Amino acid sequence: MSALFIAGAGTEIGKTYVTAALARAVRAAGRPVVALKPVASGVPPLTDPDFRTSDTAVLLAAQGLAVTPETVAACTPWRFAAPLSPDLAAAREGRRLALPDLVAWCEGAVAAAPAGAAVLVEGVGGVMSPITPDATGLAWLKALRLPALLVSGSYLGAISHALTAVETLRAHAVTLRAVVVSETPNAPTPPETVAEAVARHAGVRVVCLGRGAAFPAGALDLVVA
Ligand SMILES: Nc1ncnc2c1ncn2[C@@H]1O[C@H](COP(=O)(O)OP(=O)(O)OP(=O)(O)O)[C@@H](O)[C@H]1O
Ligand SMILES: C[C@H](N)[C@H](N)CCCCCC(=O)O
Ligand SMILES: [Mg+2]
Repeated sequence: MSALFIAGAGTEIGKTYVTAALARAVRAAGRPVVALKPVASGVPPLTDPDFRTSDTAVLLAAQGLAVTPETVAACTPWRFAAPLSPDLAAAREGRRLALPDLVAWCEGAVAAAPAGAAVLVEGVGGVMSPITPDATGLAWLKALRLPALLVSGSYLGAISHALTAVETLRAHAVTLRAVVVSETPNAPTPPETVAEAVARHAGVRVVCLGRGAAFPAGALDLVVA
């Protein structure tokens, strides 16, 4: 079993898209996969038709799993309605998420994964987005001691956002397996241009996913030990 944390250079940048594409590629390679989105905000009720576009639903579909209360709870135990950082979204509901509880749940889920499985854990927002009132996604990632895959977009400004996130991860001794540039619509340059710049400045392997692209099978060994 190997586990990988999918972090973002920002929110709505392609983390779920990349995690789902990676999950499909792992399954296509004949390996079991578990894709988790432990904390999600902006989540409609399970009975709402819009739930089918939620991160949880997208990740369940990528695993070939139906959306049921049980599969949803096993993928995303902390779901909040407000499309805000989880600490704020939780407070809107009179709830409070504690980092130790989140870390313990993730460790349990990773340990319970089938033998030989690739476990993919999608974060929330960007690397430094608040998760609890006193912890960011970086603290969560460091507590899990997992390697990271960083997802970037290809919009104007994406290079700086990606390099800033890379520097932050490196400053905190987080193992960065690769950066994945997931194409942003209407970007001024092709995603390959952003990928080449990030690779050159950061000295890191970069994988490119065009719009609607599958995760390249040739890059699988890079991101899932
Ligand atoms: N390479 C791509 N091809 C097609 N659609 C994409 C691609 N990358 C991202 N998208 C789409 O862009 C939107 C935002 O992507 P996604 O939901 O993966 O972002 P995210 O980083 O997971 O967001 P959040 O921070 O809310 O979890 C989604 O509709 C997603 O399907
Ligand atoms: C609603 C959004 N899609 C995400 N689920 C939450 C993003 C929180 C970002 C917080 C921040 O870094 O400003
Ligand atoms: Mg997502």
